Amino acid sequence: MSLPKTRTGPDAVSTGPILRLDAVGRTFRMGEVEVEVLRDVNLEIDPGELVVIVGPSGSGKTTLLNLIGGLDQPTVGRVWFRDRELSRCSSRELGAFRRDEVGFVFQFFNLVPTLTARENVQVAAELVDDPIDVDECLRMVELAPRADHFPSQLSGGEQQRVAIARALAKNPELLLCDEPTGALDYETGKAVLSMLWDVNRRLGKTVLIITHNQAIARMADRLIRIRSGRIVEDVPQGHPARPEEVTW
Ligand SMILES: Nc1ncnc2c1ncn2[C@@H]1O[C@H](COP(=O)(O)OP(=O)(O)OP(=O)(O)O)[C@@H](O)[C@H]1O
Repeated sequence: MSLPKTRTGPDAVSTGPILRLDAVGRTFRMGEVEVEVLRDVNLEIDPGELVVIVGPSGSGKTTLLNLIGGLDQPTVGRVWFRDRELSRCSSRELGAFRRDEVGFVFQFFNLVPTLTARENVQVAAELVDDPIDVDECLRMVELAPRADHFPSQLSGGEQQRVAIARALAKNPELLLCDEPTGALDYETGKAVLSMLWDVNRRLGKTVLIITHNQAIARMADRLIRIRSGRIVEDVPQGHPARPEEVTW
């Protein structure tokens, strides 16, 4: 993987956590019923960390990621991205935050089917002032030879690699990944993990992965375990495994 210039990484000017959640809760109202999905979540994530959040289905992982990514607002508590309080942002400000600071990688890729791989990445690059070169991004995920293919002409793993390239093209500080290997077979899933690892270790991006696959947590700098909407474990891992050592 060749290295484009990046505004994050060891040389980045940054102090303190990139993300902070203080006593965050999220409740959904469904008719007369209130469902408390997240409760008293306290969390700090440092720049350049690779964090894996694991928890069973329905434990609140996606809800948490949505709060961190500015897709949703907490019912109580405060969410900070550096010195910006997301929980006080207007929807317009949240939109700008998502556009400029966050790259999203979803389980089912979410590519535009009528655009080629390169065009899917280009659309994201055009959103920001200082994108990473589109072809550079496709080279990073080893898809340059398939740049002119449409999503339907690519395998699931290749589509996910386009999605990673698309997330990277905006040169975001933060990459949020929701079950990035969930729709992939074992070997393809491992290749995608390896790319996320590279994005973190070589480009210095902060990477947050949510998954129900406990094995993926072995490659994390920090493992956070969530159960029934609460963080029940938050432990640094001294010697994270390399993605090729992760098996499940
Ligand atoms: N908009 C909503 N309205 C009502 N309930 C919701 C809403 N969003 C999520 N929930 C509920 O919150 C709980 C947690 O959902 P969430 O998607 O965060 O869990 P998850 O850990 O990501 O699960 P999975 O691994 O299955 O994706 C679930 O019971 C879900 O039904």
